[in-house]
Amino acid sequence: MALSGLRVLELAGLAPAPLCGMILADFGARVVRVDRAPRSAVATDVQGRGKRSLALDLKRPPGAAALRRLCSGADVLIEPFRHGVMEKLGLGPEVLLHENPRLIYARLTGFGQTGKYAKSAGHDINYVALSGVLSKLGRKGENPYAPLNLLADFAGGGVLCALGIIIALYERTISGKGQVVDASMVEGIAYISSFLWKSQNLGLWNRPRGENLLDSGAPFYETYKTSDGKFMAVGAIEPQFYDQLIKGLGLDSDKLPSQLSFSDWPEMKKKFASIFAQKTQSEWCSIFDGTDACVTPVLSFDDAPLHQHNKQRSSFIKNDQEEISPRPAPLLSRTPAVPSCKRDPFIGEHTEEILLEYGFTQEEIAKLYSDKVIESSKLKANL
Ligand SMILES: C[C@H](CCC[C@H](C)C(=O)SCCNC(=O)CCNC(=O)[C@H](O)C(C)(C)COP(=O)(O)OP(=O)(O)OC[C@H]1O[C@@H](n2cnc3c(N)ncnc32)[C@H](O)[C@@H]1OP(=O)(O)O)[C@H]1CC[C@H]2[C@@H]3[C@H](O)C[C@@H]4C[C@H](O)CC[C@]4(C)[C@H]3C[C@H](O)[C@]12C
Repeated sequence: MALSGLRVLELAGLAPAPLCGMILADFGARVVRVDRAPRSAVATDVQGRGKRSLALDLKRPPGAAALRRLCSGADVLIEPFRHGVMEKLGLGPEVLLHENPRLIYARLTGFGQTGKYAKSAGHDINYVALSGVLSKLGRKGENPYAPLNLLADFAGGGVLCALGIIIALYERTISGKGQVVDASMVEGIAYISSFLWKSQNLGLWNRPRGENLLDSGAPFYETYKTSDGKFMAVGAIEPQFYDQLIKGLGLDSDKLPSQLSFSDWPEMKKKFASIFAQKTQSEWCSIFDGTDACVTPVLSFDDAPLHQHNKQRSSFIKNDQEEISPRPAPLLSRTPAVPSCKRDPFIGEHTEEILLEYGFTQEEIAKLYSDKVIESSKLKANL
């Protein structure tokens, strides 16, 4: 796989950093998740695919020293803590990059390493809010609405941090040097929203929230309920696609207002809603499948993996625990990701194996274990 041989240490975090680590693992990197010791009761990383777990107490000096040694043999470190935590542990970039100048030190935070909020707690919704993007999200007359934790945690966080790591790794092939990746989720989601900023003067966003082309204002970019309580998604923006939508709905375009007649949009939405409510989702799919009307079924998590198109592309995979999840994307033609089909690792499941791999002796491991700096179920058996 494309990232085979890459050694990554991911310090256990909440959601963004685990996705970043999983992306690298899916494409072949050997990702070690450094979990806390003593182990927390509940493993909260549900994105552990392809990773191994080492339980290590970083607050104990031998634990921090062990991580420094691991970082000396690693390519990438991903840390998910607020600014200053790693420095407090004696594990800041100055220390680790001095000991391993090739290290890519990725710092995935909400607000970045500097600035007024750098040391403040926060979650996805706070970051989307501070980026300006949240002000654009939500229907007319309703409060701004954050789409789950997809935008900052994952799109602007985990994914962009992985991109930053890959960019730094590519640069390292030329310079031979590592560097710090300061991945702020506020800036990540803002960057991803560049289209919204750059299209301010196109007349796409200058109306109040919920009255614009792509924010539920337009009748031809909306979801509609079907007679069986499901929904259809309509995205017929271009005139030639809009014409096919109108045809599929059984309407006569000569008797309708112009597609871009903003003032008629509310009435057109009501008209479309009344028509979509007359047939089931399956009946609408029979009408629109294979056309360019840009109309698709809104699929549940149960239905999406079973849909013919998604099955034809194997877009969803099942692991040996029968858990279904999306296949890694994008699909590379010659070196595609080969995601692990094993269950996610238990906390500390691979502690001994990893330490041996990174050059620790059995005696050193036994000492760390007896000092309660590391944890591993296997070590109990071996000692
Ligand atoms: C599933 C829920 C989360 C959904 C996603 C949510 C919407 C998000 O947006 S996640 C993104 C959050 N933001 C960031 O990641 C930005 C950067 N990080 C931060 O800003 C902060 O880390 C923080 C704000 C997220 C958390 O702050 P906190 O003070 O907790 O931590 P830090 O300041 O970063 O310091 C870390 C400290 O930990 C020490 N540490 C770290 N590793 C080790 C180690 N190996 N050994 C020893 N010590 C270690 C480090 O030294 C620091 O110590 P100090 O503070 O002393 O310096 C989930 C959201 C809430 C979860 C639930 C909750 O946590 C309660 C239960 C906990 C239980 O264990 C599991 C079940 C829970 C119900 C849990 C379940 C889910 O995980 C959540 C619902």
